[in-house]
Amino acid sequence: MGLEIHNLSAGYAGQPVVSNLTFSVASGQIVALIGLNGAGKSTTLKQVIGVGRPLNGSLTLDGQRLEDEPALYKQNLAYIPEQPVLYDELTLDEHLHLMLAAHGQDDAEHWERVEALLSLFRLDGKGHWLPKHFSKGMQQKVMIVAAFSLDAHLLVIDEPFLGLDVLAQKQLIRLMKERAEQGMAVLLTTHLLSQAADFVDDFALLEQGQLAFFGPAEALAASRHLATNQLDELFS
Ligand SMILES: Nc1ncnc2c1ncn2[C@@H]1O[C@H](COP(=O)(O)OP(=O)(O)OP(=O)(O)O)[C@@H](O)[C@H]1O
Repeated sequence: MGLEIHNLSAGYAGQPVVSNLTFSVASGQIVALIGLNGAGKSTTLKQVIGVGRPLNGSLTLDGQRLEDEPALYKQNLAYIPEQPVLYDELTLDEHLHLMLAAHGQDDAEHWERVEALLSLFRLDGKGHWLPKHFSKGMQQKVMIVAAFSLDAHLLVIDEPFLGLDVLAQKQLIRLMKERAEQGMAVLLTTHLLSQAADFVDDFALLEQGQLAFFGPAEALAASRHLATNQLDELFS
């Protein structure tokens, strides 16, 4: 079980920018979607979270096809966008209550986890703050706390480390690994290949909208005649 992407083609105004993508992120697996700017990573993630219709192909999460059961499919996923999306007039606590309600998850049952996450990211005591009071990195942490508060089957993260301090990056990696061990499927995009090699199971490499490679760090490096510790040179 987990996420299955089958023969996916998607784009804008009817023109494909990704074509015939087929790969899976099994429950318990962490996969990094990589590629140069414009390769189609964000376009693929948008399809995975159910924004926009594919030109072709299908997406299935734990056996539920997005096109057949869009509400159920979306309820089982948590998403952390590249740019924080927060409502100006809602406090931090109100955002977290709203997120739980939107996913049909019991507020009281989850609040202990919310508080532990707030403390982990040093946001405790700030529940009454509005987004305008937060720095960019703190806004990103709010999105992380919201996503990890949910009992989701799939976690999708676009550029997880952008704007986060080193401590928060480490906490986030630890959380991703913990949740994967508990059976969550994790799909992220990143440009930080060496860092990702330390915690992802597989890389999915996009080149001009096509899947050029899928597999672990060692095989990815070897496919370009590099040692694993030279992964950052993949695109040079
Ligand atoms: N809203 C849009 N309308 C039209 N074309 C778009 C739109 N968004 C992206 N594109 C095009 O789709 C292609 C893939 O873009 P995408 O954002 O998926 O790439 P990416 O791999 O995520 O890049 P980056 O590393 O810069 O984030 C690019 O050619 C881009 O110009």
